[in-house]
Amino acid sequence: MDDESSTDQDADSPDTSQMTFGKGSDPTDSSQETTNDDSGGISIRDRLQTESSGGVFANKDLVRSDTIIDEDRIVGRDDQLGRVVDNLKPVLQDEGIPDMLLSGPSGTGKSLIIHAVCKQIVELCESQDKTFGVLSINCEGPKTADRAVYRLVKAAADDLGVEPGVPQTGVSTDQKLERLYELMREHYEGVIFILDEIDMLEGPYQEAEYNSLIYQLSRARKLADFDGPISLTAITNYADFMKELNSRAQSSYNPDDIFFDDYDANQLRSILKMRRDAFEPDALAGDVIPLVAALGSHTHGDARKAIDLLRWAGELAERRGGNTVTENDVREAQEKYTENRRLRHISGISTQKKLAIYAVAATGHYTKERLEWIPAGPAFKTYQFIADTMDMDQYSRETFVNHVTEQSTYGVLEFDRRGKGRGRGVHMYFSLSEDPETIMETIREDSRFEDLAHENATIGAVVSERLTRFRNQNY
Ligand SMILES: Nc1ncnc2c1ncn2[C@@H]1O[C@H](COP(=O)(O)OP(=O)(O)OP(=O)(O)O)[C@@H](O)[C@H]1O
Repeated sequence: MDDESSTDQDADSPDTSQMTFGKGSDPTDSSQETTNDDSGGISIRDRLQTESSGGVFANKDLVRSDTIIDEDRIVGRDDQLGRVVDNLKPVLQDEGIPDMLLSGPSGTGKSLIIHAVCKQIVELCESQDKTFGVLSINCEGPKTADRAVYRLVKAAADDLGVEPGVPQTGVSTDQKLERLYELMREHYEGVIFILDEIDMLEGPYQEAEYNSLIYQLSRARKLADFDGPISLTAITNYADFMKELNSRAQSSYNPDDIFFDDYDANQLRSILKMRRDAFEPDALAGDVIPLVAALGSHTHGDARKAIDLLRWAGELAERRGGNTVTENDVREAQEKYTENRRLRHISGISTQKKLAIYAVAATGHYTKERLEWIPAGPAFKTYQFIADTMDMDQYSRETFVNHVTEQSTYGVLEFDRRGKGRGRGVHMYFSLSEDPETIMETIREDSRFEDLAHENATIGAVVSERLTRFRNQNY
């Protein structure tokens, strides 16, 4: 794996070292213990040693969502696993392999499955004296196609233990691609490019950078002069990602589209049970795993969040000096975890997505009666108005809706299609999980949005007018 990509901070990652909770609100924030002198004179070293003896965890890594788990701990993804296996199996006979698109909400096993299968392919190829290259990057970091190509070069170089052979800046993207192809020709019999979070590669221009990256890499079969099998596999949270591609990218990339849906409570329970040995034998009260699974399936269906919640509950139990993780620990962890995470997540999303969420929140906020379900039509008009005011690019209504609905996977909102009343059509609505004003304030902490604080009156007027029109069914 690309070392740069592995250090990219996943916007959704609950990596506690990066969390920005208010002081005292993060149940895992041990930094306060080292600075507050309320410890009765116990040294940091003593504290560290006290924590490591006893406690509820036996192998905490198993409940860290960034731990790469063994294959035998994977449950509940038989269909997707089967399809990925079938697609990549021809590598072992030196036959061609298809491009793939793994799509679906966060934490549903997309990265886990592709990497688990690739690991086996690499090992089987090795046993046939062949080298299969898994060149994987996370697209959240690079921002441009050029940087993404460089990271692929670096991923290959690191894998092979050679120098990248091109500088990161000062040479063209074509030169970097040529170096990538050269490494492939010289060292690999087959290659899979894995572009995780492909939709994050938006770049600074109106046309998103993932278009050119996909276009360039999908032509590698023709241009690289490489005889072996190649697959371009992209991973995204968007179910409709293909629709976002421009025609050039679409015509060169025809992936097998494999969808990963949310986990239900039973699946989450099985996933968590397979990690039970993260805890000391009697450290989990009987109702803890079912409760974490139920809460998880109710709010998101995301295995990463469920695993994190279980770990957080364990950390809370240790904090209070208990030997058992209880239902209360889970509930307390859930409260603290969701309370902060949504806003933390919003502050980390791209400018366009912030703009879209701001428009929804403003539409909810500037109404006289508090709207539980905010109609997408007026919210989109508000979005257009704010984009105009800020002199920002405006995207289509479809993209706006995608940007907003995507946030449901992070618990920021729910969306639904519902009737406006008898014979008045079905419309898309959003329901925010946080107070709209708090969301707006969070977004205005980004300096690009701070001036919106002076636009309350105008935005309020636009919202009222659009909502009145919506009620009168003018759109
Ligand atoms: N079927 C499963 N069995 C066991 N663990 C799972 C399963 N699915 C997901 N997990 C765990 O949940 C976490 C998130 O999974 P993964 O990274 O594959 O999700 P993803 O769909 O790629 O999410 P994102 O879109 O946010 O990147 C990982 O720790 C992974 O080990």
